[in-house]
Amino acid sequence: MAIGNRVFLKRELPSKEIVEGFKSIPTANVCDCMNRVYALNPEIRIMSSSKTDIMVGVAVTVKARPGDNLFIHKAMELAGEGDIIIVSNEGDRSRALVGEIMVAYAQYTKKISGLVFDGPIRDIDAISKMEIPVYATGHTPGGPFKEGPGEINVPIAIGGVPVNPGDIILGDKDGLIVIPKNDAQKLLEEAIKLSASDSAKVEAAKNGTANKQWVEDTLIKKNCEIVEDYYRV
Ligand SMILES: O=C([O-])CC(=O)C(=O)O
Ligand SMILES: [Mg+2]
Repeated sequence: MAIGNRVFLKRELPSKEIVEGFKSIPTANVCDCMNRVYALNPEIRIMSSSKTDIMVGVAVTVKARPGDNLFIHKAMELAGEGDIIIVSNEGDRSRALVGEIMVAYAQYTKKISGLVFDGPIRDIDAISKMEIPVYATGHTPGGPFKEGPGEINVPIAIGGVPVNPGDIILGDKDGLIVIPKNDAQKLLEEAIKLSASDSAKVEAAKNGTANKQWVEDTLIKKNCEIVEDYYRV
């Protein structure tokens, strides 16, 4: 087997209804339903002028050779509407993985739903004005090599989180989370409930009816000492 140099053409996909269901739920709410884990490191942040408040799609994973975009080009051939290309770059920050030409191709020709890179991009002046959601760690004029090897649609790690092909990727202005596809249905039901309860808390925070008793209760439970005095040096 050509481990490290192979392309899997098939992915197990979650149902369209489940994927679409996440479209109106903030990443923070969904993340809370996963015990507050599965959020990518905030170093990976939005670079374009995405018009969609919430980006949602299904992962086409790329394990790139650091600083090399041959397999990203190939992933763009395989991906289309509803897909998000998500790329592990083994932490390399020296070379841009894509630029204006590739991002324009992804947006206009392939209608890909989003691009996520564990590394920098370039041609930021143009990409910062484009509508396709593009998440990356920064930008540099340094260009990518096009040699491989690499892998497509294998498990990857990005921003401290594992991603399998077909997992749901959710992004908004806060950042990105990964929703494991086999947990997606149950999670969607929980996230809808949590989102409604969060909205009620925001309302209470605004109209003066917030109940903060839990703070006192937790401090007592944690044996916190409350001192009726100044801090003296
Ligand atoms: O040269 C490259 O591979 C990336 C690039 O700048 C572009 O897509 O515009
Ligand atoms: Mg360019």
